[in-house]
Amino acid sequence: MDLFVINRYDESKPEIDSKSREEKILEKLQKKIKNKKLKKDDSFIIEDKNSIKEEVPIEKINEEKSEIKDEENVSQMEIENSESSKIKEEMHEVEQFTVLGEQKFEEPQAIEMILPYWLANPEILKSDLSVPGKAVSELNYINEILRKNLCTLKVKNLFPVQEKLIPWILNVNKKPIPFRPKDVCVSASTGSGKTLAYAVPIVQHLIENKVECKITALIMLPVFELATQVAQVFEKLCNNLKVRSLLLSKHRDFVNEQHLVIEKTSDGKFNSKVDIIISTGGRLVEHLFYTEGFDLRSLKFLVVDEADHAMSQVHNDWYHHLIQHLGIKDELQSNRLSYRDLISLVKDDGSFKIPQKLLFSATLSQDPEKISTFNLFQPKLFTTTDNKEDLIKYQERKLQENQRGAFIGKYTTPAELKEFYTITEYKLKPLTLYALIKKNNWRKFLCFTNTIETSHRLSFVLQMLFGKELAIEELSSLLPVKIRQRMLQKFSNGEVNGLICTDALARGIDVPKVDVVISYDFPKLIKTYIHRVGRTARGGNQGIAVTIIAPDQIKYFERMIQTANKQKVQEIKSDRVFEEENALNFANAQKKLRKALEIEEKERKNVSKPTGLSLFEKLQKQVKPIETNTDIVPESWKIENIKNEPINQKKNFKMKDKKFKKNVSVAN
Ligand SMILES: Nc1ncnc2c1ncn2[C@@H]1O[C@H](COP(=O)(O)OP(=O)(O)OP(=O)(O)O)[C@@H](O)[C@H]1O
Repeated sequence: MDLFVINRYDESKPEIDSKSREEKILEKLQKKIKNKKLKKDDSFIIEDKNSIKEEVPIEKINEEKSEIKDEENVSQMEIENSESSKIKEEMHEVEQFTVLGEQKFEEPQAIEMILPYWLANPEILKSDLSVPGKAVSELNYINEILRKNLCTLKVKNLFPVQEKLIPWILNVNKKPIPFRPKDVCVSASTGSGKTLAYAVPIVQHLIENKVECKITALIMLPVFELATQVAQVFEKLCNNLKVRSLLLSKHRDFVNEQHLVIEKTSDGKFNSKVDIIISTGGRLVEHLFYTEGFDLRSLKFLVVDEADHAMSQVHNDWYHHLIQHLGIKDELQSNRLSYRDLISLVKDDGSFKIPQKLLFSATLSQDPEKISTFNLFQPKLFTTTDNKEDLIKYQERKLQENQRGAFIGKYTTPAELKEFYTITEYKLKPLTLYALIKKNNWRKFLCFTNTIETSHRLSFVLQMLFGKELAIEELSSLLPVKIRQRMLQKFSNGEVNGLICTDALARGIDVPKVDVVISYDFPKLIKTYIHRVGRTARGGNQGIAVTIIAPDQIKYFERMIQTANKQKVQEIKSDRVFEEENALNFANAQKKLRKALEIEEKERKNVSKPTGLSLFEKLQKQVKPIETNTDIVPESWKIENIKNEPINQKKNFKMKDKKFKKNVSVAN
């Protein structure tokens, strides 16, 4: 019985010829290579002399190949090819492993975002302002004087966002403890009336509930101009009412401002003199640190306007200081609180230690990390859209478990806005802009650039081109605040026709009836675009937005427009004949600009020691010789505008805390 078999070398078997074995292998290889080639070369791309790619059918190539190659050559090449393909295969295997030190970057795949439930399921409001909402005169839940004050603001009917939010905010704040009002996020298009949507319920709440003067509402804004604008709205709303609002302003003497906020009684107590504070981050922190008796612990409403801006300002730590001031532990800021925790947040007077947070923006961030900055409590999102596609998406999403993509109405622009773009060469941008303004007879326009330098130069060139026909001014953060305010005022009342500015003005600024917004420089972010174009078509008025783009920017512009789900952006053509006719004027204007800039450069070099002058002041000085010309130049290029400006206002604030303690008035 054979348990196992051992194969031994058998001399009787004929030895296979090693040569014929090699030939067989070679044949096999050749076949394989041919098959592979046939599969690969369905079409073969060759380049001609002019490097234009041409598609040549496979048959033709094979024919050509067979003419050139004899059999020997072919087999030789194929052997080489087989070797190289082997090497390639081996290489491919090696590529499966990460080689340390090798630099190989693969483009990361975009990750689709899954929205949290509250972002994916917003309450959708209409964005069309042409349909009149509820008449203010019929709003029984609003105080009569407040209604009159609304009329002085020319508000007769509510806009959709106001119609929804005013009663909603009032109602949730009427519910008894332990009911805690949800925090609110509002993403509504520019000019849709968000300011009144939070201002009216706050004033009404104070009318109904105010017992003594305490800081009950804090309105936070990113820039001073915006804060001023909102403060004006509150001032008008509070007219003839026992509700006090105050703008905290870094341009006011700090000690004086302290006296406007609080007073010290004869028994050493501090009383608030205001109910509503409107502020920017820096000034609020100054008061939190230096104003004795500045107490925000009775705060009921915290409004963050332009909330996405506040979220992206990582260095902006006002919120952190505010929470510290309120003495709220981190764990109590959580979204899910036990009943006991909730009760621990209730103060003796029956109100909550944490104010209701109301976040407003036209481009609200949906980045979870950013949103978490504000530790929102059971947030509720309100958005506006009339876009049918958006609404269908919304219905579909409701049926899905995982809600993906951007939330509905994220980038809604006003229905009254008409958007255009125009294509021109980089060098010709000022001339194209001039031609567009002239040919379309635009008389009130805002023009956005990406840098202060561009604003400075463009305002000069445009004014040279228009001469006395139009007044062009520049508005940038380099200018002292008083000049900025004056410029805005002049622009508002029509004394200035065109304002050239940077994005410092893009957010929230409300100038009535701007005809056109021009993006002279391509905006880098969709958010910037939305805020820029939102300076026109406000409050239900018609408006036009034009973006000037260079040929190589078209694809970026298209991509940006797609992100915002816009289909109606049309091309507007500039009059090339007009441009040609004015080419000489343009060249002259540029010559003058070069001269002015040369003087500027010289002046900069001359001032080597620190002079206490701001860059703006230096800029003004260099243009002095230009004033002797008969040309009109933008005010920002004249020296007299800055003569009366205090050079460093911050000096006034030194030792303010000590001064305050000494100077605080004693109430009788
Ligand atoms: N109900 C209303 N009726 C008429 N005009 C209104 C009404 N509500 C607001 N307005 C006006 O509409 C303009 C835009 O309002 P507002 O500045 O509040 O817009 P916004 O939504 O805050 O815009 P942005 O996002 O650009 O800051 C203002 O001039 C305001 O006075």
